[in-house]
Amino acid sequence: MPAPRNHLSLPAPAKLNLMLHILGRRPDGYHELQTLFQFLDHHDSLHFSLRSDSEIHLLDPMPGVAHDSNLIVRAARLLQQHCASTQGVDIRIDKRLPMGGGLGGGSSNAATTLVALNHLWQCGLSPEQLAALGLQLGADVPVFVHGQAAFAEGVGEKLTFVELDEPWFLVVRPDVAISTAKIFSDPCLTRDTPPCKVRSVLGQDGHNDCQPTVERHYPQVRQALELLGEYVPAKLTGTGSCIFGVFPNQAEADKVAARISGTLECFVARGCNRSSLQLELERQTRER
Ligand SMILES: C[C@@](CO)(OP(=O)(O)O)[C@H](O)COP(=O)(O)OP(=O)(O)OC[C@H]1O[C@@H](n2ccc(N)nc2=O)[C@H](O)[C@@H]1O
Ligand SMILES: Nc1ncnc2c1ncn2[C@@H]1O[C@H](COP(=O)(O)OP(=O)(O)O)[C@@H](O)[C@H]1O
Repeated sequence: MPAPRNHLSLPAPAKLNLMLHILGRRPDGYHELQTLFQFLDHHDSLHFSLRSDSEIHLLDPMPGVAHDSNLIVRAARLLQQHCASTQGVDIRIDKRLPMGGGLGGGSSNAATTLVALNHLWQCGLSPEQLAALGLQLGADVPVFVHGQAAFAEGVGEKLTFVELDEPWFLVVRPDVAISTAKIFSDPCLTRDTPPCKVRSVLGQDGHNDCQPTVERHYPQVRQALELLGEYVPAKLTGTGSCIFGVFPNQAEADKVAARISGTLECFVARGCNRSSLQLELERQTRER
């Protein structure tokens, strides 16, 4: 971890769910999952500056998200309260990840905020403590705090870290934002996939139990799957709306991107077992 200072800039990377199985529903309504998380080298950038008072300000508003319900602000308040810190912060964000795209941008923003402020405010929490705190904000926050590709179980918080191939992905963003809660509350969602062992998932092409429900509700996603599917097997990440295809190298991914970018928003990114947040923290530590 870098030494304390007044400003810190850190990335908040995207994730893909390479497979996502729904095993059942808990009494509290949350779903028991098995999913494989890998990060992308495509990210938002967050900039943190200590304030002289104890206020928390996000200076870049996000369309459709009220300041106080933004996961960045909620993460900062949660940590401030948990550590009884009297320090405040101004936060800026360069937002690149689409909202409601299944790339985990909100959870990643929250995780980067917890990690950054733990350092700036010198709270001294361990990654495990930050992940447990982050779970209160979203099921995906813990994997972003740890920043290591993982097989996740429970609601996404029981993590087995894994080493996967790091191929190139073409990620396509249909023109729609999808609410995670809406997909998980659909009565037709498959909720009875039998549990599997982590080793049976690695190296296999697992499926996403949310995909049929998402395709039924959102023709834009079905059409995008059909279009990308003309070139490469295409799959949904999380509860969507983004879909992805896997390529052995960047040139192959770029070629298909060039073909479909006139019709649909898309980007090419590398799969990463260590997140850009972890790599940047290590880089800053080495430099200081
Ligand atoms: C499905 C996944 C897969 O990675 O990703 P996204 O598509 O949202 O990125 C995640 O588990 C989403 O995690 P996250 O986006 O943090 O979800 P949360 O804010 O905790 O939950 C949003 C809502 O989804 C439902 N939910 C979420 C997770 C889960 N395991 N079971 C659920 O039933 C709940 O109704 C909850 O109110
Ligand atoms: N900092 C944030 N970035 C993105 N979304 C946020 C943020 N804070 C709150 N949200 C809310 O969370 C929802 C889910 O966002 P996001 O994490 O980007 O998508 P997904 O869960 O599909 O990966 C958004 O539609 C938005 O209403």
